[in-house]
Amino acid sequence: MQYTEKRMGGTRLRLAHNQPSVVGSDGKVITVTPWLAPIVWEGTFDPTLIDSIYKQQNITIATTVFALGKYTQFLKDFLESAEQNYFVGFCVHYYLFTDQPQQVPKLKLGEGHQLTVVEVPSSNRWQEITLRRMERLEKLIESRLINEADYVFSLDVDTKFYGRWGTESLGRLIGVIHPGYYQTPREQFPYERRPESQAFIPRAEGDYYYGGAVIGGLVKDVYEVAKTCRKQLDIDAAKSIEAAWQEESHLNKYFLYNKPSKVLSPEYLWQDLKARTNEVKIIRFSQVIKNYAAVRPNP
Ligand SMILES: CC(=O)N[C@H]1[C@@H](OP(=O)(O)OP(=O)(O)OC[C@H]2O[C@@H](n3ccc(=O)[nH]c3=O)[C@H](O)[C@@H]2O)O[C@H](CO)[C@H](O)[C@@H]1O
Ligand SMILES: [Mn+2]
Repeated sequence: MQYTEKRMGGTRLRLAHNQPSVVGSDGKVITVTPWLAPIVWEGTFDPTLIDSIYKQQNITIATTVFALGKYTQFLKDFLESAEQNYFVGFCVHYYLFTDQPQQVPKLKLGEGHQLTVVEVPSSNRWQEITLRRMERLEKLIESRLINEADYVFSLDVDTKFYGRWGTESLGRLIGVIHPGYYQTPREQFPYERRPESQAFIPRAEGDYYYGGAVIGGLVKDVYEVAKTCRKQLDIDAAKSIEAAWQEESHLNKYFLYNKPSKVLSPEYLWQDLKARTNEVKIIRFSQVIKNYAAVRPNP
């Protein structure tokens, strides 16, 4: 089926494709995207084998985490649970952005793991904090990660690890399927729907709804994500438009045209308040329950 779409004065012919499923009608999980990227679920990989491949490569995985304002309270559980589950046995370098370095818990990290605190100014709008992560990630990659790491993940801090998150998650460009929308028709995805925004996605388009809590991949590929989203956020800001879900909306737009080379299933981004479903055999990383009014600087 074809449809035409008017854009920038010209007519662009696009082939419409069906929305890809995440769980089949038989209840079994789908393990490959229609563009042939793996979707990582428990049972699709052998952890021992996949670790042995990356062991030979002596890789470093940079991990950026932001904890500003009251979100420093999440650091202890985040870091402690990461040390139990996140790339155990591999070189991990956390870059922790905070406005309160004195609130960073002192932890003994596992072998090969290190943590650098980066002090940043406070902000009184949570939306500003989350969307500015793109710019800070872009700058960090330019100034340091280009020389210091092979892969990078950007992760939300209001989270906990409950299971292995390891080398199976590595690849050129990585996105995670948001746990709230993997069985939702795409026209109901909370994409940005105003054409004035750079994050705009029409109702008939979209593959998955990706969570903004996880972005990963090779340093140079994540650099392109961060730089592009930062530029798009700047264009919107100049027009006083803020996308529905800030940088998450821009990330979804980026992934629509630059498909991830590997997709992490909702095992890699669950929500503590969401009951486990049949298809999810293990919860690896999950958003903790938070009282929004109590932890955010503004409504
Ligand atoms: C599960 C998921 O995909 N979450 C996304 C979602 O809501 P969330 O409700 O998960 O957003 P959130 O409040 O956790 O903010 C995202 C992150 O910004 C940081 N932060 C935020 C507020 C603050 O006062 N201090 C602070 O440090 C912190 O690292 C936090 O984890 O939408 C946001 C965009 O608006 C982000 O894309 C989140 O990644
Ligand atoms: Mn969060």
